[in-house]
Amino acid sequence: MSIGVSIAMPKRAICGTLPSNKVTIRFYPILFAQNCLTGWIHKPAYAHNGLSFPSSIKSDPLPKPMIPQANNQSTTMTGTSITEMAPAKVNLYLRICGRRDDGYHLLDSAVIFTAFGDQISLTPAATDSLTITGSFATALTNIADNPIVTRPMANSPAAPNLCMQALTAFRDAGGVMPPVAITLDKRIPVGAGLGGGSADAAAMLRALNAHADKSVTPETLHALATRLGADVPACLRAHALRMTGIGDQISSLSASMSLSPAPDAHAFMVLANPLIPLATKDVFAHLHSDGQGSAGDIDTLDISGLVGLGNDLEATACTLVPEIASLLSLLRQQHGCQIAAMSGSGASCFALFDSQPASQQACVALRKSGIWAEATHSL
Ligand SMILES: C[C@](O)(CO)[C@H](O)COP(=O)(O)OP(=O)(O)OC[C@H]1O[C@@H](n2ccc(N)nc2=O)[C@H](O)[C@@H]1O
Ligand SMILES: Nc1ncnc2c1ncn2[C@@H]1O[C@H](COP(=O)(O)OP(=O)(O)OP(=O)(O)O)[C@@H](O)[C@H]1O
Repeated sequence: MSIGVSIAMPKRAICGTLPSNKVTIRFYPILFAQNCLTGWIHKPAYAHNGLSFPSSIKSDPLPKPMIPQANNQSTTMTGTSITEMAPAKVNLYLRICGRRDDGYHLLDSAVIFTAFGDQISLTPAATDSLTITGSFATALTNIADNPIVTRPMANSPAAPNLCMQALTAFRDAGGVMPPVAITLDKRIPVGAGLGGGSADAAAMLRALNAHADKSVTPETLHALATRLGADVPACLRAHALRMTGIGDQISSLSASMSLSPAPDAHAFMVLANPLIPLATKDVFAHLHSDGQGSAGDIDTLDISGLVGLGNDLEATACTLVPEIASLLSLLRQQHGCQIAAMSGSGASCFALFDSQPASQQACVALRKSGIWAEATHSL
């Protein structure tokens, strides 16, 4: 198989302005002859809007799109494209509970997802391709030459993007999807503890299973997600969850738990990152404590209480990237900040705010200090 790669990168902006790049990767030849362009177009159009994606007969109760949008669905369709949000993940707390024989660590963590995230869109095409746009496109393609990445990632960017891995895995598991042009709008910093890659893989799986010629069962989809990454099953659901096991055992957070300041309200927060990538693998490899173990019964805790349970990866991450400790202290100084902590394996941190204006002001202040920041809210 030959692989064609075409890359177009406008000159990068430096200092405070993130680079806006567009990278296209095409895969030749068509691997799935039965799914040729003609086959795609002559399938019945999608009922709602004439979309030329194939309509599939879905007998399984598939996971529903999770991300509310204007039409209250995660998947939106514009012309012939399907668009799916890939929300960023925030670990409110993260406890290490042990280690498996294969080296993976057992966790106990509560995660929420934010309105801020990446976006993928799928368009029928003659061949599979991946185009990456957005602030962090370069971080996924040319790490050595990237001004926003100052330390090399342990995980080589030569590995296929998780969007393509998800597409391949979906087809390998029996899902039938004709060739597709994928556009990934990469807004979540890479290697940042916000589950960006996992969110993209999960968004792909959701979109593929909702629109494929032949979908897979929810069980198969969950198994695929687990194989793509420890965080992918949680990202597949993209709502407030407690994760145990290596992250693959997930349950909804108790309905009695007050995750929002008021019914139907969102928790306002700021996500911040010093733009120093920190590979998850490296943090686990350098872990210098056994962790606090399970958080036990968390049903009576509100969102701040959950954050107060702590992140067992934080001390190690701060040793590897001391800028995390400075960032946490800066977040805590912001007006209206209730509590701040590190997400996942870092280096991203987050802070909860008592109002949306306070979160927006803090975001502006952090950006003025040259820190990547986003004011957002929980889904
Ligand atoms: C730490 C979390 O961010 C919490 O949400 C996630 O569990 C990480 O999930 P992820 O990025 O999908 O992680 P993976 O890509 O599966 O794992 C990267 C590496 O981190 C280590 N790893 C990851 C998850 C886990 N439960 N134990 C581990 O020891 C392993 O060395 C693994 O090779
Ligand atoms: N679509 C993608 N988005 C981000 N990273 C990707 C993607 N595809 C592959 N990767 C690779 O995955 C690695 C981890 O990226 P990611 O941004 O998911 O880390 P993370 O935010 O630390 O994840 P987590 O919070 O789950 O630990 C990087 O080395 C990156 O090169």
